[in-house]
Amino acid sequence: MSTAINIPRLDLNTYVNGTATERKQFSDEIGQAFNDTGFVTITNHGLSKELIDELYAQVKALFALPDSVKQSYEIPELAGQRGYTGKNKETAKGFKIPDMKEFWQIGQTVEGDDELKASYPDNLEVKELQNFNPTTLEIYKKLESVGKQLLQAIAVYLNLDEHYFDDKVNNGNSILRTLHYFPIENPDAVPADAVRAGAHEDINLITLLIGASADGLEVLTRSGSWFPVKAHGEDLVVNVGDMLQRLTNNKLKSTTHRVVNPPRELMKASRYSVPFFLHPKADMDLTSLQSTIDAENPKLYTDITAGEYLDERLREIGLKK
Ligand SMILES: O=C(O)CCC(=O)C(=O)O
Ligand SMILES: [Fe+2]
Repeated sequence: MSTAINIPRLDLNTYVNGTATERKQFSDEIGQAFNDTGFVTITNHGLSKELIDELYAQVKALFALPDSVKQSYEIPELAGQRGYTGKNKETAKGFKIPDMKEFWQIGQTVEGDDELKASYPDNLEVKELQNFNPTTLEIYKKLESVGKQLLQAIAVYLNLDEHYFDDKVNNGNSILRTLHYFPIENPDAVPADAVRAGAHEDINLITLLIGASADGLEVLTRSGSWFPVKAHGEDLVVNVGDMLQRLTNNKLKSTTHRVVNPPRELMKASRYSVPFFLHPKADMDLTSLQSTIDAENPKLYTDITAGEYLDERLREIGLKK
């Protein structure tokens, strides 16, 4: 039996252009949802349907390229953080069988800070597709800006200065991941526990997911059952990652989620999705906020920076050696 959970649908415009009362209400609602299930959906985020359609057209074209072309963009030293990662490479923490997916990642393009720019690997350009790079770059910038607005609302909920996160995420180590869950040609050959994306938590502060081309995303409820997340049309699905959970000593929840295999009759269909993992700069201190620690909520985590924590996690999922 699955227990229904409430994933509220919030209008970002009521925060960005709203009255003081509307802004406060948005903060309270996103904060409460993050405290409860760790998930919300967001409307009126400013990304047009045309841009999202173009993104998906480019993503489909990318993964339709021959394997040999895609593999030419797979650079082991980049640990999957830029360019292509081939099928069956990433394994969710604690799993033995890798996820049935391939993906392409785009990172930060820093302007005005040469030292920081030098600390990030360059993005790879898909030479075969003229519009892939400009489209994904535009999506990256727009989601980064939506993410900053959401973190402002969350900062207010946490009784921090509204701009607490601004300089920490400005030019941060965020990643746009375009994903292809490839068709399963022979369902009988799939190992019993192989899935599109094994149960996991995201590493970063918050994740903004642009729809998906098909169902499959599920969240783990507190009662231990799986609940499907449905996004309407162009809604963004936004969830808390482990860095924000750590910073808030579990006040905000990084909820376990997964992508299940489709029913047998749909196995031959691809699924595409595009999450944006909002990361701070590596030097952000993730030490839990003093305001989230008290007698009832003792300190759960050791002190660590975002950069150290990311390295630890990339090793665990097999992307970094
Ligand atoms: O494909 C999806 O809907 C979710 C992907 C996801 O959870 C991830 O890549 O971390
Ligand atoms: Fe995820």
